[in-house]
Amino acid sequence: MAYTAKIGPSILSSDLSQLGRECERMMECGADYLHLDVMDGHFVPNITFGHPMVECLRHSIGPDPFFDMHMMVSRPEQWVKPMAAAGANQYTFHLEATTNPGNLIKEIRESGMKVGLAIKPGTTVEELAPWAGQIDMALVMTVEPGFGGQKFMDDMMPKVSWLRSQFPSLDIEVDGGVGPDSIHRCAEAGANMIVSGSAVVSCDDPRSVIALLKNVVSEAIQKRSLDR
Ligand SMILES: O=C(CO)[C@H](O)[C@H](O)COP(=O)(O)O
Ligand SMILES: [Fe+2]
Repeated sequence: MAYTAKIGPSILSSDLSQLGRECERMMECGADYLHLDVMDGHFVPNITFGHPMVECLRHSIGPDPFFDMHMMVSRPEQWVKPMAAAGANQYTFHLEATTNPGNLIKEIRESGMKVGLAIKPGTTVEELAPWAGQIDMALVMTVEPGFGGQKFMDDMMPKVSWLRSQFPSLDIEVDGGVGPDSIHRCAEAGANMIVSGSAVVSCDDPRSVIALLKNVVSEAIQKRSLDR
């Protein structure tokens, strides 16, 4: 069992005028990585930022924080090289946004980034499965992508459980409405990379919430390894 618990705050709900400072604050509070939501107003009905912002963030906060780019964009192929050049570490694209996932996976790897593959709530996990052996991380969306602060979709948990049963060492990420109220469900199902936006960024004590999320997931991983 190679995977470990990792918490990645989504900075979507933070004060975007202070993005660099907000990223640093999350890392100081114990975040393992940063989940950066890129939205193009086409794949999803919202717009955030692109590679120029990522490049500025990388310069401002230094080489260490791991940037997981959640690419909620149509034609994800077009941003692979610019994102790699900007300092992204992982390129997580949506299965629904491309007709040639195999080629895109290859391009991401050749650009030196890790590969994440995301599915929206309406996409089955069986559609992701053929690619699971070629990716570093599977992202199971637990809200319809586009906005932070939505309600966690508990009915996505069977997808996570199935993926964990089929791919015991794959990194599995959940994203959308995840916080202290929903983390137990995610951990039991087998998720190990936890994106949390509003529950972490907008609370009074992000350090405690990050620690709580991490403890719950670490304990579930330990229990799973003892049960095997
Ligand atoms: O991808 C996303 C939305 O499409 C965000 O990462 C996600 O919504 C995180 O925010 P919150 O925890 O507030 O739901
Ligand atoms: Fe996201």
